[in-house]
Amino acid sequence: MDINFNKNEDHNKLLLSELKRKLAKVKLGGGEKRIAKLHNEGKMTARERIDYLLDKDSESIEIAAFAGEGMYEEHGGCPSGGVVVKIGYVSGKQCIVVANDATVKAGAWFPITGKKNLRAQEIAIENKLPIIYLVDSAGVYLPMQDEIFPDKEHFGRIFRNNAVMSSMGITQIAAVMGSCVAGGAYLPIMSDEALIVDKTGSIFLAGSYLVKAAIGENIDNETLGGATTHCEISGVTDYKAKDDKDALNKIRNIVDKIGDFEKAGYSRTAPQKPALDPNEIYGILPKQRSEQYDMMEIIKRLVDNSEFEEYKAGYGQTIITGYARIDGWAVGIVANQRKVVKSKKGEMQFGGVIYSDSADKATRFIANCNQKKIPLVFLQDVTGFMVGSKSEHGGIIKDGAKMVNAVSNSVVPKFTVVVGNSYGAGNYAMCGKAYDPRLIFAWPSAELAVMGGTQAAKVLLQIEASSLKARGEEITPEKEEELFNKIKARYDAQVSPYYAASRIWTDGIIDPLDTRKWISIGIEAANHAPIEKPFNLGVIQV
Ligand SMILES: CC(C)=CC(=O)SCCNC(=O)CCNC(=O)[C@H](O)C(C)(C)COP(=O)(O)OP(=O)(O)OC[C@H]1O[C@@H](n2cnc3c(N)ncnc32)[C@H](O)[C@@H]1OP(=O)(O)O
Repeated sequence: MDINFNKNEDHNKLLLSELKRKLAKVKLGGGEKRIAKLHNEGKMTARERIDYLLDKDSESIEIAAFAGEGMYEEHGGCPSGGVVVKIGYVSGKQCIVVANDATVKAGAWFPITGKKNLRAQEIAIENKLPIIYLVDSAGVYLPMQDEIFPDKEHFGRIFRNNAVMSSMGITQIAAVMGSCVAGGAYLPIMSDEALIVDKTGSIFLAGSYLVKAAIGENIDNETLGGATTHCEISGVTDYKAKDDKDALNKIRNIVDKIGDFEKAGYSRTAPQKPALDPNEIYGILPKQRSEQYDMMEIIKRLVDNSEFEEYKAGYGQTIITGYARIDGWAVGIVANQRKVVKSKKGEMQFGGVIYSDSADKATRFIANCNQKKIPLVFLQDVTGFMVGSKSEHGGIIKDGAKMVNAVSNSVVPKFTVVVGNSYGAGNYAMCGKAYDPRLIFAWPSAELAVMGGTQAAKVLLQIEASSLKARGEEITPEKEEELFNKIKARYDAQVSPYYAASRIWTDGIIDPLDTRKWISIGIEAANHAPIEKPFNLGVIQV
């Protein structure tokens, strides 16, 4: 056992309790008072609705629980981005559920709410998963309308996606369980089936005040756009529900009747637990991100029966590649090795750094997985590509480009776990968010940034010093220290996994022990969508 095992374990468990504390806080949404207000109106909260809808005792994962965290404090905050998203099972069918949180500014859409809704639709589209919207929203968050209204990835894209998803044959069901105002009114009606809850649900393009102001008509909101109006007069909605539970039961009944479609056909056998104890991950993962460790010890605690068939074990060793099963699903694992390795040519290579040989190996392995229809799992703990003349002259750029090419053009589903560092172009080559992982999630130990705080501060200081020198000035040691500390502090704050999760660069921060569950749920979702195009790498950078 590593002499630092206990120290590491204490540290990682502290990070875990911080995660649990933060999660408990965001789960309160707009707070106890607003929750009590909803209950007084006879409504359930967004989380209560989802819990009631999902099959009892079934597995689920929450997407982007930390969306918006710390981003809108001057507006009173936007916990979970004002919308709760979960992948789970409804009447035995895997679905994605999107529920507006009316305790957060009446469910109005902040910019991050738009990004999160689009991510939910993207997950439904990529995996051909049925999507269920539980609508309770005041529409656009008006003080920030310029950041959520008109652009390609703003509110309007949701309805465009509703239409596109419908033509793709993806089931969409919406229940209006509170307000559904203005442009937002299109979402339920562009779904296949729309339910509305009597007395609490309402849909209109303009509420009674605006109607009075615009055309002088006197009308109350219920007559204008309540459940009876839309189920019996306008024909806008398809089912009238007595209350929230009735609406959710009706959705369960509708989902229950959905037939089975063609599957992708990823290999699955009976799941087996890892033979080595996954709890030991806490003690293996070092406290400091700069410390070395053997990633193989992590892999063995994540895969079924701890069995891993390593591909090219002796070559390009700063990346580990190989086949395994996770919860029965066959996977190809691409992981950054974090210990110093010695190549067969006698060269010492730093852990967590991608060299030409490791990039080449990963490229070929990724191609193999595509050839064999095996989902890919990336375990990131990467500081970037090797720098310096030896590496540059050896063509690291073209070797890295090949790896980026293979990751980008993969047709099998990809899943990314940010275990530790996720820096620079290493983030890209190891399937960061820009490379379409079906799910990307981080452990509490993760750090994501273009480079570390110390490195960034040193680079920027050199730039500053040389620009001053060009003007005939010199940077004083005091000024240098001040500048260094300022830059480092800013970067250090931004490398936090919470900073990344709040911006949905990842789908969440999870307990390492939940990794197998996330990957298994992710592959099961991906299995709904047959692969539609051949694997084609295009021009290879030889
Ligand atoms: C998509 C397109 C093309 C267009 C649009 O969406 S335009 C937006 C149009 N929306 C509206 O006009 C709705 C305005 N809001 C309401 O009418 C009501 O808030 C309600 C009927 C939706 C809900 O009423 P409720 O009594 O349950 O809640 P409130 O106390 O009124 O609101 C709670 C809280 O949220 C703030 N709020 C509500 N709506 C918005 C909004 N659209 N933008 C910004 N802020 C909104 C409201 O001020 C209050 O804030 P405080 O808690 O800070 O007082």
